[in-house]
Amino acid sequence: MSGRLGAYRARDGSRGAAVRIDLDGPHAGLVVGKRGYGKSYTLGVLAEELARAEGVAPVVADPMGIFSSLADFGTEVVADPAVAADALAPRAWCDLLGLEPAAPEGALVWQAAAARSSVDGMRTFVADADTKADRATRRAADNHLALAESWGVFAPDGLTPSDLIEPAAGTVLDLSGLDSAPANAVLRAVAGGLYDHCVRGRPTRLPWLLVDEAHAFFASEAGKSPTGSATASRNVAASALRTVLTRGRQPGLSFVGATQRPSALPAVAVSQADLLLAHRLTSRADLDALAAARPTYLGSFEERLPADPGEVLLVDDATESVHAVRIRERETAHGGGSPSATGR
Ligand SMILES: Nc1ncnc2c1ncn2[C@@H]1O[C@H](COP(=O)(O)OP(=O)(O)OP(=O)(O)O)[C@@H](O)[C@H]1O
Repeated sequence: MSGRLGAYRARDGSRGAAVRIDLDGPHAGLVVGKRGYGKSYTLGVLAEELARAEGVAPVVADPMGIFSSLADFGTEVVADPAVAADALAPRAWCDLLGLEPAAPEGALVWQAAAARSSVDGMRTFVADADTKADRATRRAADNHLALAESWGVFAPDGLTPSDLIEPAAGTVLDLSGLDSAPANAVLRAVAGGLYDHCVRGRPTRLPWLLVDEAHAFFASEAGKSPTGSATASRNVAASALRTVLTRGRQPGLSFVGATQRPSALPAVAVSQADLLLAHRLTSRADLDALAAARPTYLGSFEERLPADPGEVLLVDDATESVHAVRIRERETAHGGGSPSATGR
């Protein structure tokens, strides 16, 4: 089973035979390139092929809110994704809220997360913890949990891994209305949940987790929202995504991330990728990050990077081949692209 990605591009620019990528086995992929050269578009083409193929389901983390047109293929679009509070481990709760587990309020939040399965339950636990914590500590912990509750991404009947892969054409999680911390919380729960689901048994469909703007979730430094504003919490999705990348393929979970900043990803994200789709990329730091993690990307790789939007250099580990490819056109509408004053 395979998906049509586009067509080979000859050196004179002419179009060659169709390029298909394997969708039968699990993969770890990376789509890189400068802003505006087609990363999200390419991710959308991949999502269309996955939505159409049998036995697999795309789960798209959509921080810019540009993949909802996949609904035309029968993909379920979740406009306000929510997950169960206990899908996050106690440690993740502390990271999410920017609390040190060793500090009094961090320890209290940790205990509450270990003891209760909803934010409401955690807040009750904190309020009742009179013998173990003083008032100031309880108030500080409750303030943090009230903030988390206000994000609206935690619900006892939150999305389960089965919900995500039950629709034959998969699911889009619209994270566009969310700041960095809640978007990270959702992705952490989704990535961790899909991984556990695959490890536990035979999933009805093999999930492919597609993450646009992957640097917003991967960077291990303090959280940055996709728009760049800093937050106190850490990117709690990062550790779950690392697990998916390094161990996901074995139980059947694939991952493809798109980013304009490969240098902001951990080296493992580059070194683990068996499929690289490289659009035009000019930043020295980003080219060096690719080359450092994958010495084979040195030299001619850089010279062969394409110049135009919609073109990629496809590096396929399975066949140990590098191809110049023109990505096909989307069948559903593409929601991205930079705003332009021309023609208004
Ligand atoms: N394969 C393609 N065929 C036709 N047009 C394309 C293709 N790829 C990209 N484009 C055009 O390039 C524009 C920019 O693509 P896209 O929004 O995917 O960029 P991006 O690299 O994801 O940018 P950003 O970093 O801003 O998300 C699209 O709106 C589309 O018009």
